[in-house]
Amino acid sequence: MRTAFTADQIRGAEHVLMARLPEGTLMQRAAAGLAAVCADLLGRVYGRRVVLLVGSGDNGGDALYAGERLARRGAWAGAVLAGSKTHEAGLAALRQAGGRVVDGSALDAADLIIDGLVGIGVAGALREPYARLAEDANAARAPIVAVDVPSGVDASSGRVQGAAVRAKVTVTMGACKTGLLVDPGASRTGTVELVDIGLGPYLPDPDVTALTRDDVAGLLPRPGNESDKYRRGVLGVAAGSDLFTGAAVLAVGGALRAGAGMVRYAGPGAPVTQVRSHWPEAVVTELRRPSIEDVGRVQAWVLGPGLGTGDWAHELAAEVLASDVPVLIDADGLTLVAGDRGLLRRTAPVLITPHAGELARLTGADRADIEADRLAHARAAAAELGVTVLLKGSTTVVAESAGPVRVNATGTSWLSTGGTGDVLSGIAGALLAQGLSCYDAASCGAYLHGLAGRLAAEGAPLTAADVATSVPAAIRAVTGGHVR
Ligand SMILES: NC(=O)C1=CN([C@@H]2O[C@H](COP(=O)(O)OP(=O)(O)OC[C@H]3O[C@@H](n4cnc5c(N)ncnc54)[C@H](O)[C@@H]3O)[C@@H](O)[C@H]2O)[C@@H](O)CC1
Ligand SMILES: Nc1ncnc2c1ncn2[C@@H]1O[C@H](COP(=O)(O)OP(=O)(O)O)[C@@H](O)[C@H]1O
Ligand SMILES: [K+]
Repeated sequence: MRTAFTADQIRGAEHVLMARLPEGTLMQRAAAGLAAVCADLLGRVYGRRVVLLVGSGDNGGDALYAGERLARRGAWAGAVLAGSKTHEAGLAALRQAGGRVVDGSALDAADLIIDGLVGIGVAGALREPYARLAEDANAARAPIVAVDVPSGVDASSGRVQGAAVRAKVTVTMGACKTGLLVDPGASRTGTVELVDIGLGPYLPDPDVTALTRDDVAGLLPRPGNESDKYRRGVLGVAAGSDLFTGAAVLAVGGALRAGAGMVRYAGPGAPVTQVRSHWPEAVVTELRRPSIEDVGRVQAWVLGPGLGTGDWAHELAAEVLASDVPVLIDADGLTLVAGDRGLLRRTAPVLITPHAGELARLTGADRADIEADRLAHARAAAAELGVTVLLKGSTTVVAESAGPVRVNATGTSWLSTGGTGDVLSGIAGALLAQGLSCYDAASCGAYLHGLAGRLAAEGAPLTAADVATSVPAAIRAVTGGHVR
C-alpha cells in the first residue's frame, strides 16, 4: 500500500524526529538524496550547468546544500535567490564549493533546474517573483527536479491556485505528500522519488493511500473449488432506457468481465433487445412496470446508467434501493437521488460513482471547486450522505466518512470518452456482488478499470467496449494469471 500525508502530518513527525537529532541532520539527509537523484538524471555531473531556484525557507536550504554537493563533483552551480531572506549556511556552503549567485536569465542555459522555491511551508498561490520564476523554469529546456513538492502545488490537497512548477522528477522528503497523488498537483509532479530521512516511525495514520498491484491481487475474489455461479455472487443491473440502450450493454459487459457469477439485467424493451444480443450470458428480465419483483435474487445492484430520470425511473430506483443488498448508484441514478435524498435512507451499503458534475448536482458545490480539491469534496459528500463515494475524473478517489481516502493511479486520459463510466459501474458492481466492501470494490474497480484502459489504449483512442474487453487481461496482469 502506498501512503501519503498532509503537510501538517509531516511537520508533526519532523518535529519529533528533529528533537532527537543534531541540528541540520535532516536537511543534510534531504540534500544528499536530492543530489543523488540530480546526478542520476544528469548522467555526468562534471561541467554540467545546474540552476537552483532558492526560496526563503528550508526548501531553499535543501536546494542550496544539494547544489553544494553537485558543485563539489564539478558541476557549475548557480543559485537564483528569490526570497527576501536566504538560508545563509546553505548559501555559504554553496559558495565554498565554487557555486555562485545568478539571476533568472541563467535558466536558459541550464542542463538541470532544481526547484527549491517553496515546499510544505507555503500558503496560497505563489507570490512574485516566485510565480514568474516558476513559469520561466517551465519554459526553459532543462528538466526540473522539484524539492519535496513542485512549487505552486498544495502539498496537502494537490490544489494549484496560480503558477506552478511542472517537474520531471519530484524528490520528496520522508514520506509522500497527498498533493503529489491528486490532480491537478499530480500532473505537475513527474516521477516521485522518496528520500528516507528516518521519518517512518513518527508518522501517523496516512491521509490517503493507493493500492498497489499486490494489494489488489490480495483483495480480488477468485472462485474456489466449491464455487458455483450463485455462490460467486449475482449482480443485478437496473440500467438503460428506450432512449439510452448502450449504457446497459456496457455496464453488463463490465460486470461479466469482472467475474460476477451471473448478471441479471432488468430494463424496458429496447435495452433488453440490445443486452440480449450482446450478452447471451446475462439473464434478462423485460420490465413491463418499474418493479424488480420478478428479477430473482441478487447480492448487489448497479442502478442508473442510461436509466432516465422520469417517474418510471424514479419508481424503479426506489424499488432497488428498498432492497437489503448493497447498491452502486451511477449516472441517472445520481440525478434521481439528487432530486430525492430520501431514496438514500436504507441500512444496506451504498456506493455512489459520480464525476465532478454529478457530485455538484448532489451536493450543490461548484463543479470547478470539486475538480480543484477532489479529496475534500469526496470526503465531505461521504460524510454528508452516509455513503461511499468514488469520484471519477483524471484522478479517481474513493472516500468514506472516516479513514484514509484511496487514490487510484492506474488511469489514462484515453479513458475520457463516452461510456467508460458505465463499464466502471459494471466492474465495481461485480466486485460488490462478490462480497467486497464498498471501499474495496470501488478502489479495486477503479484500479482494474484504469489498467484495462491502459491495455486497451496502448497510446491510441479506445472505446468503452474495448475497456470492458480488456478487463480480464487487467486481472491477469494483477494476479499473474495463474491457471487453476
Ligand atoms: N522541517 C524539516 O525537518 C525538514 C524540512 N525540509 C524542507 O523544508 C521544507 C519546509 O520548509 P519551510 O517550513 O521553511 O517552508 P518552505 O521552504 O516550504 O516555505 C516557507 C517560505 O516560503 C514563503 N512563502 C509562503 N507562502 C508563499 C507564497 N505563496 N509565495 C511565495 N513564498 C511563500 C514563506 O515566507 C517562507 O519563507 C520542506 O518542504 C522540505 O523541503 C527538509 O530539509 C527535510 C527536513
Ligand atoms: N483525464 C482522465 N484521466 C484518467 N481517467 C479519466 C480521465 N477523464 C475521465 N476518466 C475516466 O473515464 C471514466 C468516465 O466516466 P464518466 O464521466 O461516467 O463517462 P460516461 O458517463 O460517458 O461513461 C471515469 O472512470 C473517469 O475516471
Ligand atoms: K519545491
